[in-house]
Amino acid sequence: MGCSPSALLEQIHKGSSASLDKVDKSAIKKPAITTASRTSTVTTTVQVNNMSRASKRGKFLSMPFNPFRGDISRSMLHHRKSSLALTPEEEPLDINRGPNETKYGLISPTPKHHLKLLLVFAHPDPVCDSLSKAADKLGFEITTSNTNIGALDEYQAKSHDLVIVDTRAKNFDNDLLCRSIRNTKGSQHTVIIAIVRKSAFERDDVTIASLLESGFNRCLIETTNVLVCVNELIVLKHCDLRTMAQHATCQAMYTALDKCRDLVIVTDDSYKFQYMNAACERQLGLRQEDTIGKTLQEQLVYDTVQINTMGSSLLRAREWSGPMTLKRKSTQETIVSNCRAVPFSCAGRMPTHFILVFDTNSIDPSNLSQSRGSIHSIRRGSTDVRSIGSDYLRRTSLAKLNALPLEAPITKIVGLIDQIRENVGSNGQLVQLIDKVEDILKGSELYVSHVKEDFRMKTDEPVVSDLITALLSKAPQPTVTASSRRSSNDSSVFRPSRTGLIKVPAAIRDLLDTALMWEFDIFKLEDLTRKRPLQHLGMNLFNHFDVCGALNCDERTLSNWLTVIEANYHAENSYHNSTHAADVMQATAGFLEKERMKSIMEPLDEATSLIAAAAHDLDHPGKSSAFLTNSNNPLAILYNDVTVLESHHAAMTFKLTLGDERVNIFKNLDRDTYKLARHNVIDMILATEMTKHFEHLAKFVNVFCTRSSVGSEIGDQSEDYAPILTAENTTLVKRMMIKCSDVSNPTRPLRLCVEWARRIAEEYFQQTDDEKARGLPVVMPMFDRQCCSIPKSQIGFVDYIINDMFEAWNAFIDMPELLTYMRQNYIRWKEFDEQNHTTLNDIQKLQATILAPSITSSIKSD
Ligand SMILES: Nc1ncnc2c1ncn2[C@@H]1O[C@@H]2COP(=O)(O)O[C@H]2[C@H]1O
Repeated sequence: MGCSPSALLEQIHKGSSASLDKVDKSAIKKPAITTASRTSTVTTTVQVNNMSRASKRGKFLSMPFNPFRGDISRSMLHHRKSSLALTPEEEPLDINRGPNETKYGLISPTPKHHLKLLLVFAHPDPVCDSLSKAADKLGFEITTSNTNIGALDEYQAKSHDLVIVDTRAKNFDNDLLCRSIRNTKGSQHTVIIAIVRKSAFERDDVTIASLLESGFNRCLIETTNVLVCVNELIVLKHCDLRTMAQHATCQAMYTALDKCRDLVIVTDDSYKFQYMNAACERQLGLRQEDTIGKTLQEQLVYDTVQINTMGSSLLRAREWSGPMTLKRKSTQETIVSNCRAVPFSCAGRMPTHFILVFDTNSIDPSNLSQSRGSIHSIRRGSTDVRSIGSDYLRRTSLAKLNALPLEAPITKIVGLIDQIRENVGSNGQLVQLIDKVEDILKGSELYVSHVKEDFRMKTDEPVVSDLITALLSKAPQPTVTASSRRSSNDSSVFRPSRTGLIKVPAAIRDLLDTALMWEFDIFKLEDLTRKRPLQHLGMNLFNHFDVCGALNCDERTLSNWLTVIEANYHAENSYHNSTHAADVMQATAGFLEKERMKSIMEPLDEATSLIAAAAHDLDHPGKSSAFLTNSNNPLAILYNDVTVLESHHAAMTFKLTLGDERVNIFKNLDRDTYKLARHNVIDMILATEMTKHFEHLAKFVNVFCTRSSVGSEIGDQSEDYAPILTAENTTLVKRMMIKCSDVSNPTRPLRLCVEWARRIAEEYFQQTDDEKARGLPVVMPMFDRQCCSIPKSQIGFVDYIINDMFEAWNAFIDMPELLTYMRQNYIRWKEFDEQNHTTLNDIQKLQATILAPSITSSIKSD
């Protein structure tokens, strides 16, 4: 039974402050850094120390309290509490206090002065009565119980601070009750006392040990003396209960430290790490467990001059502040930050520990690119309230800005990532990965820029570099002259065919029977139709997919529409002509035939996909957008150099369609359906813009080709996409479909593939010739008809654009023949390159010999 409090109270009563003054002030314990919890010793010392401080201030003299006179009353006790600080947190604020005297409030589940006591006595007796009276005098809120079950119920309902159990009665299962309370969540903040007979301390009894073993904090000898009970309860309150509250406070403080954005490090007086908060681990890439016992110099601060300067103040027990250079261990990057170093003493007068606080607001902006994780910290502001002034104002306005309702999805994502980062704890590697993810997400070019950089780093083939840069970059260049481009006005006028719907010759009909095969010979159709393949193939496909039904329009209007659309392609373009449009339409139809697409697409989706494919390059001038921009072409002026060609193709489609009722295939649609159809067509045409290639591909892959999106391996055709087929995701599919159709030529049979490669190369050469002739910047200088290696350009095109795209598309739609042809063609291009069949002339010779239609078909039949 603790006896020191009685003695102390006696000393206080006598006012013998001299002897108390000798009590070491530094023995007041703050939340322990390295010292283990020594509850009884520490709390007793705290009490002694507090008393000593109070006595030094001469407050005891005015205190009318004498517990030994037996005249204490609740009002007296309260008076004493309000006028005398018994604990550091009760002391008035002293602005000159040192770090060891920091005022702090204890965190306790119970409001001050209303500690809850549960008395568990099987039978009311004088001991219970005395305890009850004493507790009442001290202002405890008392509950009593005379059964185990009842006591447990009471405890679980009220979470008492103190439970006193009478263990003298033999028929009472104290052990069970104590263990049950200890099994209740939060019971670590409860002190449980056993009342035992005096004899328990007199003989060599196992009772005491077994009680402590089952979870009691102390054993008190039975007494009927109210003053002794008061004495014991005061001791319990100021020792055990206060220690519980200190532990809770300590836990709360460490939580606060881990949540704050400033970096906090505690070292011993030889700079050995003792503690670092989560912000440190995050921003410095260190792990608490790796640093314990290592020095600041080894781990973080390599500048010994800085350490020595700081040390000269700290070792003289003085605070120090100044800039400090920290080095991130993982990356060896450096951060310069303002440091406030505070000496702290756990024992004795001299500092035993140093507390270092690095203000993340002060991190040198020149280091921001290196210490990306800190950008976030700066934006959100530090929780170090001592760094105030203009900084405070800045933080306040930042807080206001953060509160504005500007949240875009990306803002929400970054916010969620912040939360994840704060909750991953001390896993430095994970935090670094999260930082990296956040940095990438914060970039504006989410899908494009890194791919471009990646590509530039990988290729050293100039022709590939020219081609891919021209396709992906949004950089401007010149325009076609009015004379080099056919006036679209001429051809936009619809002149109805006098013969009505075209009669289809047998050869064309036969060929169109294969219209849905991937090997469909579009060039043969071009020949047979005298360069009007779109009209014939288009009508065939429209019929096959019942576009008349979907649009509620007659066949003649559809046919008229095809006529006008085809007439507005430029036959003189070697690549971007109506044969390319027909080819893209044919590929789209092939894709629409696949089960996966049938299960997704509505009739209006099918119709608009075919319409978009047919019109996607309408009125293409045979020059790139860069050329139009460089030459100040009216289209580039109209569309501000942004998505010039695709905007024109889409706008032109609607201009022609709506310009004449005889070609208006949308005329019978209601307003909403028309809006939807128009949106579909425009969205698909715009999706063919190559500068957005990686954006579309990445979005598609993110939704349809990751395990998490479909819950199984890529390519597993048993995947069920139904749950993710939202309207937005169906749009991604349609975009991907038209994109794949648009550049499907490397995945066609070799003869077709080579002819497309020749045609696009020819168109590129023509552009280069024009650029040179007109003194314009040359967009793709390597596409010079004299020296360009067509095989190399095709290998690069597949490597950087086609391969990944078709892998993803095949995984979704299940058309392995796409990959088979692509790979076979790739090998052949490599062979052509090795055999030096590189120039346009060489390729044409190959076409006339080994790739001639008759030869290839005989090779095929062999
Ligand atoms: N086989 C190919 N080789 C090189 N570039 C191609 C090939 N096929 C298509 N392209 C390019 O890819 C682009 C896709 O969009 P466009 O049809 O506007 O223009 C196309 C060409 O510039």
